Amino acid sequence: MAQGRRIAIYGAGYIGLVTGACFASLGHHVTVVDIQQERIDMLNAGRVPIYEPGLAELLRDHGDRLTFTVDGRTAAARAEVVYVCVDTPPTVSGDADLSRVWNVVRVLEGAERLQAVVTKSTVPVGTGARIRAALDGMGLVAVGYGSNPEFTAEGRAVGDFMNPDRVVVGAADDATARLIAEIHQGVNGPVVVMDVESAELTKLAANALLATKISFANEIANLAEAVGGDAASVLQAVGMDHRLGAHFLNPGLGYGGSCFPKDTTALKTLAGSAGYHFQLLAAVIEVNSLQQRRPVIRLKEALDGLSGRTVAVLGMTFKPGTDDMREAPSRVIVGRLLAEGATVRCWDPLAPDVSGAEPWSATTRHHSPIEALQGADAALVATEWPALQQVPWQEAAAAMARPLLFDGRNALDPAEMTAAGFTYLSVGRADLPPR
Ligand SMILES: NC(=O)c1ccc[n+]([C@@H]2O[C@H](COP(=O)([O-])OP(=O)(O)OC[C@H]3O[C@@H](n4cnc5c(N)ncnc54)[C@H](O)[C@@H]3O)[C@@H](O)[C@H]2O)c1
Ligand SMILES: O=c1ccn([C@@H]2O[C@H](COP(=O)(O)OP(=O)(O)O[C@H]3O[C@H](CO)[C@@H](O)[C@H](O)[C@H]3O)[C@@H](O)[C@H]2O)c(=O)[nH]1
Repeated sequence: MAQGRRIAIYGAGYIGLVTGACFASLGHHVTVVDIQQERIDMLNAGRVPIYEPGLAELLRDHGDRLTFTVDGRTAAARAEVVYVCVDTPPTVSGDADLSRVWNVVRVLEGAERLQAVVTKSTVPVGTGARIRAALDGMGLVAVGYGSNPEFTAEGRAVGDFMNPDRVVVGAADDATARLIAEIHQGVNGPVVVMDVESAELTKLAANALLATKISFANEIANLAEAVGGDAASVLQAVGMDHRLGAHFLNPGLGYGGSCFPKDTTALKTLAGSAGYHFQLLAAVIEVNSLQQRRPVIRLKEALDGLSGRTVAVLGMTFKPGTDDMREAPSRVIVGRLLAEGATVRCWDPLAPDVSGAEPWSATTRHHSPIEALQGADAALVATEWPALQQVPWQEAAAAMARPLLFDGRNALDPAEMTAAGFTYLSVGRADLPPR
């Protein structure tokens, strides 16, 4: 086990909490800071504000090495290492909003025990250099600076953190690189050391390439719908080439979540601001945006118009295994369905209450898939929740006004659905909807 360091983590969200809990499990003494008093009160009461498998258990088991506070200044004064894990959402110009990062940097002034400031938030290339200059300006010249971007995926973040494909460490000096590597002792994965700018770019490049694979798979699927072929079989066979890899080739409704949409736009914007037109990434983003509209076009064709029709949307979160609704494709789809005049009935097992927000306020939410399907003219699978495998589909088909299902995630067995009485449409097959 690593020598226990005093680490202050800023941001008690998906990344800060997982990082804090995992560092505590490695033997470090961790203070997690957030500006939301309610969030800190919850954590101090032993409750976890987000859904992430395994997180609650880690927080409970290592509670003696974990503290939660809104007092960022005191946490900084006591810390040897500061980890910046705040959100970096997009601004209107598509850049990353770094205001929360700067709010953290400001509270570090006078932090005498500090040895290193490490950014885990996803930031544009050049941010580290600016933070370095700010630290120097505050007299923290001897404090090292590092970039340690995060690659965990939601819903499996604890496992990803403890067993990463790589830990990327960007640092200008050896001592800081060694310190960050030392903090990770016990993590089961290789440490890759590089300069700060390279680490910042690695994070954005990795997400951009993953998004590119998804958009490519979606384009092949769209082409298969037009010319014939089953994209799922095609992409499975393509992915069996070890040089390409089987992952992230599932066509569907496009990528969503708090990272891919934001980070692809941030990288494209970063390039544009440097005078470089990142054409490939621009196309990846556009394909994704169009992909979220396709199911509505296909349902409109299949139902001869959507006005006055009822559509059951099964799944709301951006992927299964998370309660995160950020940039969920379902949101665009539901917005489009409503704009076409459809009535929308929703189901999701984990999505938070969003009934006050657009477009959900104009929909109804139901406790089970079968309840959402009652009287519907069509069903649309927007998130491939495992619970959908357990739905009594024959009964569901009978409960609908018309047993038409568009499987936007290719999650269900076409033969089973057809046997249950459905007209089954999926992504990437030239199965023309009946009129
Ligand atoms: N969510 C992911 O799976 C993931 C994966 C890799 C990287 N990232 C990156 O990590 C960063 C954090 O993402 P997230 O999903 O955890 O965000 P989040 O919104 O879940 O959490 C961020 C937290 O930071 C808090 N915060 C804001 N300003 C603060 C301040 N000045 N001091 C202390 N706390 C403050 C917020 O109140 C919030 O609780 C982002 O840059 C994101 O791009 C996220
Ligand atoms: O073949 C695929 C794989 C994924 N998706 C979609 O892509 C989105 C993102 O999925 P996933 O990558 O599993 O979730 P995230 O939790 O957003 O994780 C991504 O974003 C994080 C934040 O930067 C990174 O740390 C992770 O490495 C990266 O996988 C979701 O809408 C998925 O439905 C597809 O459509 N097809």
